[in-house]
Amino acid sequence: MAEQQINVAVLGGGSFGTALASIGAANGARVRQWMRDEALVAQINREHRNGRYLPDYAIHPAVTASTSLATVLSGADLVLIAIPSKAFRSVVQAARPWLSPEQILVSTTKGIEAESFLLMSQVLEEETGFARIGVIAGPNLASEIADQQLTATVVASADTLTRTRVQQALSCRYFRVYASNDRHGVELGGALKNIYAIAAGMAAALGMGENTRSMLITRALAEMSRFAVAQGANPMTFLGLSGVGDLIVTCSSPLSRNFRVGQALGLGKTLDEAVEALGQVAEGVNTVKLVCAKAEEAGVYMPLAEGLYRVLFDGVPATDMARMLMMGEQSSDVEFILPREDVQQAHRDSGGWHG
Ligand SMILES: NC(=O)c1ccc[n+]([C@@H]2O[C@H](COP(=O)([O-])OP(=O)(O)OC[C@H]3O[C@@H](n4cnc5c(N)ncnc54)[C@H](O)[C@@H]3O)[C@@H](O)[C@H]2O)c1
Ligand SMILES: O=P(O)(O)OC[C@H](O)CO
Repeated sequence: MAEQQINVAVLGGGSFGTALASIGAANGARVRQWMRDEALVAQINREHRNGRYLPDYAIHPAVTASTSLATVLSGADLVLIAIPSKAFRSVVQAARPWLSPEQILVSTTKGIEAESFLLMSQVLEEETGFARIGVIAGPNLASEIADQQLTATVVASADTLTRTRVQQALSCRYFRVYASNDRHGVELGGALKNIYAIAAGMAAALGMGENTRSMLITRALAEMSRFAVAQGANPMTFLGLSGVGDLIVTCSSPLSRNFRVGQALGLGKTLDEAVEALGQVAEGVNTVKLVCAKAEEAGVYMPLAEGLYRVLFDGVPATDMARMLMMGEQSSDVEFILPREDVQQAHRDSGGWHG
């Protein structure tokens, strides 16, 4: 059977949206990218360059940009939505007249909606009612993808065609797309890891070592999985690229915006100063607020997220918080094997011991 040219629409002119648009075009798709900024549209169409978000990246010349949702979405088979969570619903609502159930809609956004605690694919579902909905998540620093560093991501959807089409549209020699049918788990992993990336950036700026970073990443994984189970997700998904994979990269690299916000805080900036200096969205700042409120409501133990919340919003010094966390309750390493409650019970049963 002859292959048909696929039409891809990318909503969002940020660095990840731009890198994915370019990969799609290099793979032979007709790609149109929507953004609000007319000057950026003109630059992409004229110079094949996104001077605001990826200034040194040569965008594939077959990508055309536009400020018109009608132009970008008409005839699109696959729609990738790369818009910060705060604006995601409003952009989907604006796009809705040009969306149809045959299209595949995929969110790349790693955030949670404040008012509803919905993930972005759930917002897509609510706004459209369509079946072909998916997410992309994984250890995917956009600037490294732009450098053609070997990278892997995950497309997650309950719909087989959605997974297959995204793999066909985006896989290339430096970008490998794995499939998952646990959309909720994959998306939750992408949103939650931003919290711990801020904490890791802060720890790095405070001169904490590699042992500390490993402890933070591993305990973050335990905490994310605990929260995910309470939310009905499959904790096994957190062992994959969108869980441990994304957690490692975002907690290790100053290329991550969330890590950079943490670094700035560790260097003594206020939260407002850190966010302003970044000049882009670090989703973790809002996510930590939302997740702490949800964890309290659901009775989920999340000491790292709560500790970060107190540093960000209650003015607790990061070093004091680190000390408090180190002296927290005795706990279990892998609580799916030895439950946390069993460790606590054993301590109660044994009484105090001052050796
Ligand atoms: N940048 C990365 O390395 C990376 C990698 C993987 C996933 N992601 C995720 O993908 C999503 C998109 O990331 P990105 O880096 O491409 O872009 P971004 O998150 O930096 O968002 C920038 C884009 O969103 C647009 N935007 C912001 N507010 C808007 C509004 N109210 N209405 C319309 N457009 C608005 C901006 O104009 C710009 O085009 C993010 O949620 C991020 O978590 C990012
Ligand atoms: O720059 P960040 O912190 O939004 O992270 C980018 C990606 O999520 C990394 O996978």
